[in-house]
Amino acid sequence: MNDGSDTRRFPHRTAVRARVPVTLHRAGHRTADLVTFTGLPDREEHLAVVVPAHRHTVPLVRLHSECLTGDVFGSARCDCGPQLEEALTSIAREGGAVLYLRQEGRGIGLYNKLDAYVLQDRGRDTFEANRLLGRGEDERDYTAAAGMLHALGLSRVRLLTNNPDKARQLTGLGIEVAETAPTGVYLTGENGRYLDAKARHAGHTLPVSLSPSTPRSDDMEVSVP
Ligand SMILES: Nc1nc2c(ncn2[C@@H]2O[C@H](COP(=O)(O)OP(=O)(O)OP(=O)(O)O)[C@@H](O)[C@H]2O)c(=O)[nH]1
Ligand SMILES: [Zn+2]
Repeated sequence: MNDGSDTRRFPHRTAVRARVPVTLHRAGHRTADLVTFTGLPDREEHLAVVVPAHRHTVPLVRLHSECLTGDVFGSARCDCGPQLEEALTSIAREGGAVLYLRQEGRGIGLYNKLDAYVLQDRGRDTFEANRLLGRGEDERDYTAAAGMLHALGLSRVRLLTNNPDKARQLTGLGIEVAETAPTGVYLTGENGRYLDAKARHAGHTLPVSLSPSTPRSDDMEVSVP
């Protein structure tokens, strides 16, 4: 039973280890701090990209789960790359933080995610494919993210996401989610079924009509709220 104090609700002793200023070419050449941590509960090297918010505004925060294929190589199979770009641009403009969480493949890792892609190419959806591999549909836990936010002094946030589970978990970990702001919807010729499965199966708020029969095109269709 928690008594409302942050230490009782959130026992991990996560603290800031170092802050390193960088200029972000992908966010209008704005300056941000890369922040590392000690005492993370899962011992992964999670990173925060932080831009100070104005004193009277609630900082914008994105919990971005690592996606090497989308974030680095620009794979069109998912929407992660453009979501990361949008988040960096928004926090550079408004202040806040992108937590870059080492949760590749919704927590199952890169090689398993690529195995899941093979199953998806044989007709399974993204969640079924995880189950067939003997893994959870979504193994992500946001305890480390909550620790990072507490350590950064960001205990009240506007959360940039379409995934209701992120707000739910953070709230349970003592972070006040004052508002949930949807990301844009980045539909490519290849990610229609992936986005559709997220909306149908995991309740993501994706305000576009998506279905496996969505006509495929080579151009990305972008709908930004
Ligand atoms: N297992 C698995 N993971 C995937 C697949 N495609 C992308 N991912 C991973 O999914 C994570 C991103 O999760 P998403 O479900 O796209 O989005 P989200 O983070 O839950 O929600 P948003 O905050 O709205 O972006 C990243 O870690 C990706 O590596 C896939 O087909 N299978
Ligand atoms: Zn991705």
